[in-house]
Amino acid sequence: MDLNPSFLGIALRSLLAIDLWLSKKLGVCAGESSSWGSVRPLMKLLEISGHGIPWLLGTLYCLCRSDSWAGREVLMNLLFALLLDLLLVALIKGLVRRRRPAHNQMDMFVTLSVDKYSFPSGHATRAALMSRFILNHLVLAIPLRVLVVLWAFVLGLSRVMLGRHNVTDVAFGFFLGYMQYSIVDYCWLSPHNAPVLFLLRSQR
Ligand SMILES: CC(C)=CCC/C(C)=C/CC/C(C)=C/COP(=O)(O)O
Repeated sequence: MDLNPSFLGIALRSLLAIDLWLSKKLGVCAGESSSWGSVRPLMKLLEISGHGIPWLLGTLYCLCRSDSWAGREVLMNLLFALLLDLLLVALIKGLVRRRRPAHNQMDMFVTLSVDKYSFPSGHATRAALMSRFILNHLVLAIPLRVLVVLWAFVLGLSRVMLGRHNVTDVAFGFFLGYMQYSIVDYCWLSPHNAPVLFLLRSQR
């Protein structure tokens, strides 16, 4: 299909303008004095729930404690998923170099140098990736499954409310995280295709 480039340009610029306007409007917890400033501590708690460090440390801890082959296999793949996510997000952030919204306060718990950039949201990719991973590998009752999806959605929304991101950073983050799970699933590590990883772990 032959798209008119000027039409595409106008469409993209309009989308960007809507994105900036909507993100500013939704950034109601961007500061203590913002309209929903009192909810900011709760949003920051949510931020920690999707941060890379607790997820990495938690996975490593469980991996060290796990004494079943099946558990170890899932945890090894969870670790792979988290590292793949960090790598892809850092790569895209470094390439795109989109600045965070002007109303953002840079007071986040432990960041990497590329985290001064906002596209895509690392919390949104992790939320989509982890929730898809959990839903596919943990046997959970329906209310818990709903809670996992809700956590991912609210975490994404909180990125815009805190003023950390524009809506498109989060939307693309959700998409990327969803696709990352497909990569992890496709490359699933097992004692058959990655015996070294599993042998190393069993030498205790
Ligand atoms: C192994 C290794 C390099 C660990 C680093 C973990 C770390 C500091 C991750 C950064 C997580 C973070 C603050 C991401 C930014 O999320 P956005 O949603 O603001 O893009």
